[in-house]
Amino acid sequence: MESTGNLSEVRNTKNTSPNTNGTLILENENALLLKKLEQKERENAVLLSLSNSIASIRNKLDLFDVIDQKLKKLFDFDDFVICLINDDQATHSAFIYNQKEDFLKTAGIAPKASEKYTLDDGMCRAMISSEKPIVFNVEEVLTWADAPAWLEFWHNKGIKEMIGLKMTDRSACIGFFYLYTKNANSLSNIYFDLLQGISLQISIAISNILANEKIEQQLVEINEYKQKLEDEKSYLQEEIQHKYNHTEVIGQSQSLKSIFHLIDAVATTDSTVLIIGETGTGKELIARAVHNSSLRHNELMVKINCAAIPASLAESELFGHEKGSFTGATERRIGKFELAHNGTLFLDEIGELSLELQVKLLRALQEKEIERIGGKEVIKTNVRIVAATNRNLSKEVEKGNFRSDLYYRLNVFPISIPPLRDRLDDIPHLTAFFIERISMKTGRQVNAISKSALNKLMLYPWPGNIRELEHLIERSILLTSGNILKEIHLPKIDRNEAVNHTEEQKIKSIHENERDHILSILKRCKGKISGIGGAAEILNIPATTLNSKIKKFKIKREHILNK
Ligand SMILES: Nc1ncnc2c1ncn2[C@@H]1O[C@H](COP(=O)(O)OP(=O)(O)OP(=O)(O)O)[C@@H](O)[C@H]1O
Repeated sequence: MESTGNLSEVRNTKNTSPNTNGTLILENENALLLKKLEQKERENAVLLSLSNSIASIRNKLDLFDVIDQKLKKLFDFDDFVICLINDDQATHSAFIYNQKEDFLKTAGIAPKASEKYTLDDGMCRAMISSEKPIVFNVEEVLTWADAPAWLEFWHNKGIKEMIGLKMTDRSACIGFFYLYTKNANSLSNIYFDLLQGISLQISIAISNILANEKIEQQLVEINEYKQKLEDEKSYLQEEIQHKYNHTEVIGQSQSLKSIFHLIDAVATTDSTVLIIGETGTGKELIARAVHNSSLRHNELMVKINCAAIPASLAESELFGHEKGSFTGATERRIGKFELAHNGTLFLDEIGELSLELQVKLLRALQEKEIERIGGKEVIKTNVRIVAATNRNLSKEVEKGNFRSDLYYRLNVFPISIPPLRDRLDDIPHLTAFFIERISMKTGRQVNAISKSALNKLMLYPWPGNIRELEHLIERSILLTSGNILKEIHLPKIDRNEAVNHTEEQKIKSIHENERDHILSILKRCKGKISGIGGAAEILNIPATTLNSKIKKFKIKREHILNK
């Protein structure tokens, strides 16, 4: 250690003193003074270097190294541990300790940050009530009834003595600082003041580390949040590009009114909704209506089409993956479940989900938590499920293609959407709606449809339902030059599929043909004779004429209802 100017002055005095009795005493006093000065100087140097190093400490490892290197110059100790009192104020846990691999290997059950120890032991109590550091003899403490549980470990490692002192922050005890030594009586109390000064500096370093850890944690959260926002943004951009910008459900048929009633009843609950209907009947539109009328309407409704994703990617699509979790996973990606957190997850074509994924989906629904592929943490999710299918799921359960437990979990509140051919009275409203929307989109001036064209629409069986109607009107508008849609370009229906063979092969009279035609229209209109979507309108005859034909052909109610 280097000397200061003061110290060399003391040395010079010593060398020039005369050799008499009086001067001998003076010399001894000088020597003692010199020793004390040197000691003080060493302490100051260590304190100074400690406070310099502490200013740059960022994490626990830095602090461990600083204490290990700098303090060992002053004190004869083999190990040390810093414990902090936990938030519960009843326990404490190791915070800074030797984590070097060779130490952990030889140590057996080494200190662990996750382990909590009571504050109600003899050593803690003694330290909390003392303003000074305390020297503990390990063997003696082990005989106490309230010896700490962890002391046995240090005893087994050959520790004989330890100094313990409380660490404070604005006079509140925040933890303890222990120095351990294998030599008995080596920890002299002449350093106690110094040790207290050091412990104060360490407390400051710990506050900095905790503040840093908090900032780092917040940074991680901010980054995760940022990532989530980016994911949401790109998801929404994708949706806007190829999907709805309207959520209007058009139609006034009795069946649609019943569906509106069901939506009102279920929307504000968190119940799972299962929408069943043929392709193009508006299942997604209804799902959106459920979401928009729910308390989650300000959050996302995230759609996943179970039929459109390859089985190998479906799990990642639903639950996400960590970077490097499989070949091709070059970036971390959050799944649709996480994306829909606090919102609605719309599982379209749920009947197409593989049995393997059905198990995973069921678990996610039951536990309300998911794990990303390759991820270690469990992520809590709060998601409302709306599923849709064009399959008969109970039949799929019977066939073993769909798990019954998942079916029952999904089938809490089923909504069935009838095909368009079973709600003819919606056709005029839907047609008017699509004409207006498509004319606007394409810049055409079409604003109405002729009666005969509408009749053609009423007679067509609509295997593709409303989606087919929408596309057909678009095609017809593009092919029309005036502002009334007169020509409808209906696709040719495969007669083999559409009608019963035996019926067609039988040669019928004109009379029979007329009766069959009227009966089939009446069946499609469910017996409705007059008004919008009524059989008279479709047949283009007055309702009174139709009534007299019904009488003439002896068509009874049971003929109409009998499918
Ligand atoms: N009642 C309705 N009013 C207005 N538009 C509708 C209505 N029902 C369906 N549509 C329109 O028909 C098209 C098909 O609807 P949607 O995609 O919701 O059907 P889907 O049953 O989910 O079809 P898929 O089974 O093929 O997934 C969409 O463009 C939708 O806007």
